[in-house]
Amino acid sequence: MTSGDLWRMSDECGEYALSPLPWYPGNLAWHLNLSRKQLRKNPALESFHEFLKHESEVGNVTRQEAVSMVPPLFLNVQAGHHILDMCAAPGSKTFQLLEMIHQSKEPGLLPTALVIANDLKVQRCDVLIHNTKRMCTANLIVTNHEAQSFPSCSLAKDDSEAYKDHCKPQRLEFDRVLCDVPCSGDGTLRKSHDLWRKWSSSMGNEFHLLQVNIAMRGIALLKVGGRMVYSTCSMNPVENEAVVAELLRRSGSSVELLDVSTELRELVRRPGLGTWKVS
Ligand SMILES: C[S@@+](CC[C@H](N)C(=O)[O-])C[C@H]1O[C@@H](n2cnc3c(N)ncnc32)[C@H](O)[C@@H]1O
Repeated sequence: MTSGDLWRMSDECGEYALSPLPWYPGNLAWHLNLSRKQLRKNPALESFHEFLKHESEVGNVTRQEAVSMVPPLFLNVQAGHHILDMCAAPGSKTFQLLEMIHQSKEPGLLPTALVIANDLKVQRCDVLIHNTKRMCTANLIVTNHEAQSFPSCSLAKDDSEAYKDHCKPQRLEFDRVLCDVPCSGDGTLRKSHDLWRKWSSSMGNEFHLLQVNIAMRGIALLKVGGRMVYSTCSMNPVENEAVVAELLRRSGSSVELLDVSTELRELVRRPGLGTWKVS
């Protein structure tokens, strides 16, 4: 697609049909100000639509909600990291993590990092595998466990080290944990119309304990000095601030809340709530 095509598209659809997300590093994420219907039905957009479909199939482009791209960015993934994505399906954030570990390698070398992507539901693990195989990576393991009781894993050392150490496997501790938990999803009401019928004010309460248990397991699997990001697609403080407060209460001085105000400065944000009502 040429820049001329893009300008023609912008003329058709308003000035900002396509614009970079200012907070995403390296101009790697773009906002497309067009509905699915506009993309499919407008003949002027046909070649752009074909381009998007093709690039998505081969793994060069992922179509994803902007807000869902935020949590992996705050993990600050580095080359060689061991990363656990506890509730990973359908895999949009896993894909982003894989992109990060493949970007951070030296040209010509395969990354040494590892992503373990887990989900409770086996059918959703299938979708995750389908969605991530576009990456053609050797650095992903998909597991199917309850995240709140995710097992401890061991890592075989390379041959020479294993020989010296009498083949003792090493306990795998994670540098990074993404804890994108199941939730009421009330932050997606705009697009999830079936939720309008199902939603009740107590839904958040029903998820709270599971969310705490999953995140506590994530903390237990984390290396000293590691980083965990907790996220939901809900606006309910019982599923967000109240979970984080409980994690801090239970973990005492072994866990601290990180101030990330200097990271992704362009991202518009506001402080978390300090008080909330439980219905
Ligand atoms: C918010 S979605 C995750 C979205 C995913 N991180 C992404 O970006 O594509 C929550 C996921 O948690 C899974 N799940 C629900 N209960 C779980 C549990 N106890 N342990 C692990 N996964 C669970 C669901 O199957 C669902 O796929």
